[in-house]
Amino acid sequence: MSENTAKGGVPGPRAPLGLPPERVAAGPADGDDITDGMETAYWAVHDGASAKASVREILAQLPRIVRRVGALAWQADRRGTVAVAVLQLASAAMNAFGLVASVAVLRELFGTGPTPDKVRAALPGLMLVVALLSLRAALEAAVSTAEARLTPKIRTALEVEFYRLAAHVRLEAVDDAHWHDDIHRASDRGLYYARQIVGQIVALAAALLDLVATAAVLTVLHPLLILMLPLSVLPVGAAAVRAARERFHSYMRWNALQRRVRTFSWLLLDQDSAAEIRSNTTQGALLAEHRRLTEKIAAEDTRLGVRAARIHLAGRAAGGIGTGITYAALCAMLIGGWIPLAVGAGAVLAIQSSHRSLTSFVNMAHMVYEHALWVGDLLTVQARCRSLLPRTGGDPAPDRVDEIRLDGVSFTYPDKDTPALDGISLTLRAGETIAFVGVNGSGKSTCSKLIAGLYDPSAGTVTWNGTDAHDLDPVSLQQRVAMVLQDPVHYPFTALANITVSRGSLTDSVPEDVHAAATASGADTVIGHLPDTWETVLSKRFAGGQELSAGQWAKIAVARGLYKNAPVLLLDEPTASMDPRAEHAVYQAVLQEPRHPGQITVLISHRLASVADCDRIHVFDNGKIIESGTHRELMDKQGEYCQMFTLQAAGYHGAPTGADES
Ligand SMILES: Nc1ncnc2c1ncn2[C@@H]1O[C@H](COP(=O)(O)OP(=O)(O)OP(=O)(O)O)[C@@H](O)[C@H]1O
Repeated sequence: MSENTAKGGVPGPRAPLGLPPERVAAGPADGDDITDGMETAYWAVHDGASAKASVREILAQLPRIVRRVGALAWQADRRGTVAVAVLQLASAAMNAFGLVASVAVLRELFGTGPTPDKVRAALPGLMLVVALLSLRAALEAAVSTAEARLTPKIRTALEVEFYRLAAHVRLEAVDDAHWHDDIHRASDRGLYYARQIVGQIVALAAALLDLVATAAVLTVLHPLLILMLPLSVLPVGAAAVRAARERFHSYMRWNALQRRVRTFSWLLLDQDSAAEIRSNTTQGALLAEHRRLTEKIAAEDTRLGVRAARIHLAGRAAGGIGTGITYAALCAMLIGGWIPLAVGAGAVLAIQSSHRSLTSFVNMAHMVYEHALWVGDLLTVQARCRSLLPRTGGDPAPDRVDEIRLDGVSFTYPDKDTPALDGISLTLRAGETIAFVGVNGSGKSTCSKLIAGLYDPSAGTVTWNGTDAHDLDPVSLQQRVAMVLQDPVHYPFTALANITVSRGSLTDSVPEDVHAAATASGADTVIGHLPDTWETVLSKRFAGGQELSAGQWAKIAVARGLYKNAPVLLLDEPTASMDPRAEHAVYQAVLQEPRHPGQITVLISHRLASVADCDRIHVFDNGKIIESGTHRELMDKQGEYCQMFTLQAAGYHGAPTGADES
């Protein structure tokens, strides 16, 4: 073995480590760097995209975005989608009719004759304007109602599908850091913006339709008036684009810093860090850094506020000039007698309405463009997850498992160069208890995960009753395996649900079976001491919830594994955190009284005394099995197992061993 490589493939120290520096910055240097030196994180890749894209790019993408979101809406609720579209069109039409009716009223009012007669003549038109405006308000409310029904359906459909896919991808995918980036970005951002994007597209469509309606009204009033529309709206549009971009740029800078603050806030608030930050009195250091960052955010807020005020002033000035030119042109047309006064007044109304629509259109187009990137990202991640799902089909795994055989099985994790398992061959037979022992990182857990069908071997075969596991339906195979891990999931559910979840239910149980599993694992005494026994919620994050110790959680996890009542039981160091008596009881229960007839039990443990009674013991080292046999055979062999066993036994007797001399 080389000097730099410790046993079990774990690299040893390379060179003596030098002293650390006396002082380092808590975070990247103070100063102008509002991002605090953070790189663009995976969840921020599209932030500010609309500020970087040209107006033409944004406009070119909008039809595609609308089609894509429309398709999502159509899938989620056809009637709702039609309702939103029709109501929105009707609302825009009301706006146009309202404008036309207003011009008719103005015509009456600006006509010749005594004022009372003109007002009387204008009254029906006025009532029509009021009716149209009321109808528009009612239609807008109807759009909001239809949208409120449609939007949650889209989000729910996307969310349900997203979590279904993410929870089912093959285990190798979950080991991949890029997949984690993708999945967190999609859930942080994609799902969040999916909720908003329908409303934003509706607002965008409303603004566009209003703009078109206004343009149509202006054309009807006098074809020349349409030429004046760009004159008046383009400066307003330019100012709106500028302001929107500035806001996005600032948001990007602010967002990077905000992420860093959140990390510190979480450390200060979270239950997991609570005990340590108090006992090590780290609060002061964390609070100082938190304060430094929040002060930076405050400074950025002020900078943004001042800048926004300036941009709005510049926008208003630009818009004012455009409006001034428009009104001057309007006056010229009135003086030249090209249009009557009433039409001029109507044109003013229409131009003001188009200003509002355009500003809203620009703001919405920016948002829709950027948010659509996130929703598109979510859809891409979903497609990627679909390609990572386990294969489907194949024969169902057998109900009675007589034999599982591994033949020359090798496995390399996707991000690794060296195999975690290297040509493993072993046989597990019904009714047997097999132990895997060996140094850390030698491949025991990986081997159990291959047996459980969680990974496919890179080479060699795993067969169940003679059938290649690759030809069996993966879901049915996993149903035949119960696995208990050293760090079990602490489900924040009731104690009962923590056990019944292994049969796929949080609510329904077979009481006798649950009781038997809890008794065998020792979880019965844990649950018996809880305030609401079976119904106590096992999480302090919920009112009335209780927290368990690591050993108590281990007993619950073993009960969960036993309750599954599967023909194959894999116990991967489940008793490491249990007290010796509890551990002994669990092994007695598992080894002497298996729940399932003919159950195959695999036990992974570093406490060799616990596995001495197993039918066969396989000793792993560096991805290979270096020794196999019963405890007696292995002790007689005087090999690796014998050395490890003697070393542990000596620890208990306090006797010198000589084992470390070898
Ligand atoms: N998810 C993973 N991705 C990449 N490499 C992994 C992964 N899990 C384990 N490994 C590597 O595979 C090798 C075998 O690990 P494994 O967990 O199977 O060992 P083990 O014998 O169960 O160790 P321990 O006794 O510490 O639980 C180790 O080098 C480990 O670093």
